[in-house]
Amino acid sequence: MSNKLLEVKDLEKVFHLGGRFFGSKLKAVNKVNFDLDAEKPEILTFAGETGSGKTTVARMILGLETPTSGEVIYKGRNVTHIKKRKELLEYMKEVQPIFQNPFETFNPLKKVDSYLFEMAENYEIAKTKEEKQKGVEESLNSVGLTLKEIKGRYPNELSGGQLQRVSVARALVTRPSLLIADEPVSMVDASLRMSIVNLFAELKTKYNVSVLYITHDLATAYYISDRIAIMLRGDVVEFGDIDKVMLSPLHPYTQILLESVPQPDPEGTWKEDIKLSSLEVKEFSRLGCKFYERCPFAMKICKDVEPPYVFKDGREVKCHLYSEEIKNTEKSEETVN
Ligand SMILES: Nc1ncnc2c1ncn2[C@@H]1O[C@H](COP(=O)(O)OP(=O)(O)OP(=O)(O)O)[C@@H](O)[C@H]1O
Repeated sequence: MSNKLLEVKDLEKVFHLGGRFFGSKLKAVNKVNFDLDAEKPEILTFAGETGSGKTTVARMILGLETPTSGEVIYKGRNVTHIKKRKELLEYMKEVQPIFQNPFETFNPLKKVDSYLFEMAENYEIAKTKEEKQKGVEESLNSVGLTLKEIKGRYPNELSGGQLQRVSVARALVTRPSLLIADEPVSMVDASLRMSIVNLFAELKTKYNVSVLYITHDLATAYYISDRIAIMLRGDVVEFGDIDKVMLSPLHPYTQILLESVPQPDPEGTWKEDIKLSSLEVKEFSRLGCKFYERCPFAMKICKDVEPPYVFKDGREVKCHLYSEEIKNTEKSEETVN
């Protein structure tokens, strides 16, 4: 039996833009690797500017997007290409998503409590009506709500913060071991964000639930995470302990990201005729470091040679600045930008 909850191995996603034959390719996720411990729940954040590939990583783990290559292993079982409904249901019972916009998650004409009961029903969580009611009540209690408070109410009768709590409660009905929360607080009033992210920290300690937290909001990430992965144009460029990465970032991109906290773009979801800026196209297609164009420390080698991962000061960093091989040659040369 594996002592890993989740293992993500060399996960890649290539999208074809503008038609398979005449269009171009975009590698939205490039060889992403990480794992989560089964014994020690944790909050792992994926952060990075818009279009860095965070959501695509999450969608591949959730089985909503087919990986081009690589593997997703859950509790020792390969779940990369589950086809059978029963197996998918078993997996989804354990790995639940929490989406960005609670107002879009809930149909305005449907009572919110019905979503929780449907979860209990669909995943065959309980046999009797009483058992279902108990399961729903417990899930709501773990997010600080009661069934009495929400019973018979429509989404517009609840605040954004309450609704997001209900969507977390809904995910908890199946008693998952892993929550995948994609920008869960970006549509929630700023004053309530902390209470929602605190909830994740509480779920981790009280109920042993691990969380993949996808966000632009580095402040909340710092507050609740154990580790962080910084993404840039499909690459994880820095990965490790949250304090190490955020208090002493090594990658020039992380350093700049921390100085200019990017804002989530609710309109920035993918649309059919996707248009990338010329900088994005250049960065995505660069063989060397994806940050070459913008990096104040860029060297000649960064242009065409993919940086290796270097383990330094308690984190992994994908940057030539730290690679031993070029220490005495390129680094002594002037930067190019
Ligand atoms: N279905 C798709 N078809 C084509 N390109 C896509 C598709 N989904 C995402 N992309 C592209 O892949 C890249 C990564 O997108 P992704 O949504 O994973 O980034 P992100 O870091 O989550 O961004 P955001 O923070 O804006 O959600 C972007 O350039 C995006 O436009």
